[in-house]
Amino acid sequence: MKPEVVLYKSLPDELRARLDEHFTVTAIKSLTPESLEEHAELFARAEGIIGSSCKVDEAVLEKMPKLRAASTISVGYDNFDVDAMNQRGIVLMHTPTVLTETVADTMMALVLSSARRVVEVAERVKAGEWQRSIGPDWFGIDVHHKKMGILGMGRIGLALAQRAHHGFGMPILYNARKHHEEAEARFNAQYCDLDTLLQESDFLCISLPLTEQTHHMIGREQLAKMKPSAILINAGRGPVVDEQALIAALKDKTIHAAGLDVFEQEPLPADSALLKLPNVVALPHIGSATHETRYGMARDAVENLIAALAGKVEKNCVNPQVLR
Ligand SMILES: NC(=O)C1=CN([C@@H]2O[C@H](COP(=O)(O)OP(=O)(O)OC[C@H]3O[C@@H](n4cnc5c(N)ncnc54)[C@H](OP(=O)(O)O)[C@@H]3O)[C@@H](O)[C@H]2O)C=CC1
Ligand SMILES: O=CC(=O)O
Repeated sequence: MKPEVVLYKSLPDELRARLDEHFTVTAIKSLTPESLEEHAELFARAEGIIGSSCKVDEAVLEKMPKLRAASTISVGYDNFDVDAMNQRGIVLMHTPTVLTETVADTMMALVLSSARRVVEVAERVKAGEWQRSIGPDWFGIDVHHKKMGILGMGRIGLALAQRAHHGFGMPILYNARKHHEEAEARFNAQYCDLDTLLQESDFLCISLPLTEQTHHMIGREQLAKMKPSAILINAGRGPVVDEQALIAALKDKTIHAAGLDVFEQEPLPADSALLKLPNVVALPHIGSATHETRYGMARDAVENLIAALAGKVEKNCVNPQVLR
């Protein structure tokens, strides 16, 4: 008998067919408490789950006593209670690498659009406000040769550094838990402590995962250390930045602007104060959202689940210790 798998995200037909070759697959809309009640018998039999953007905590895991592997269509895995999965011996698979370059492109788009006010002035053109040669009230600030500070020099941080350094001649500063020789060798990136990063960066670009340590790592105190001309870019996870503190800093011009792909609450509520600020570019969590990359992530997630349930994991595993 094929293992039973719950799919909680739609897949292109050929990837769904690939799953069907290996498993008995049931597709559901999402993993909500209501769906857990509704599909209790299915979850009781499930050996694998695959999808994204749903919380998988102790309460969910309790409903799946036979679960052996979970495959998330994302690199970030803050939706999963990894400690609880470790205790139960459940393998967690994710999709690093395939999305790295696309997310770095998105971050560079946020850098450029917030510095050059691309969204704001394009809206003004559409509104018919371009009626004579533009003046300083339409001007932005330069990106090239400014200092880029990268908080989180992992896969995405490194790809961003490449764009900024080689494409825009930007000196790179960074902070992470450890020094990154590759970034230092390829981009002459300078490691610094968080305070120095805050004080010296013209662009503070956050590509951190959400963990207990990174939650609200950037709050009122940290924003106050930034230059009044600095721009904050966040494409890691929303709760890494204290959003209320950021709103206050943008309103009182503690910092110049922000480019945000992620938020404390997603979707961002339509009445969020962030949306009323002209110095904010807000994107709907599109870091990896190109046709090619989203396909690649789904393909990798499918292969990850096949490998995990066959006991043949070679890569993309968050908790390889459970395999031993
Ligand atoms: N907006 C979007 O659509 C997307 C967002 N993301 C987010 O980006 C995150 C990063 O992805 P990726 O680059 O692949 O991950 P990596 O694991 O390769 O990089 C994470 C980096 O964060 C650093 N870090 C972790 N904890 C701390 C800490 N407490 N203090 C300082 N630095 C820390 C790591 O430091 P060290 O190197 O020293 O270990 C590492 O440099 C994902 O976890 C996800 O949340 C990812 C994809 C798309
Ligand atoms: O936010 C997206 C991810 O892949 O993580």
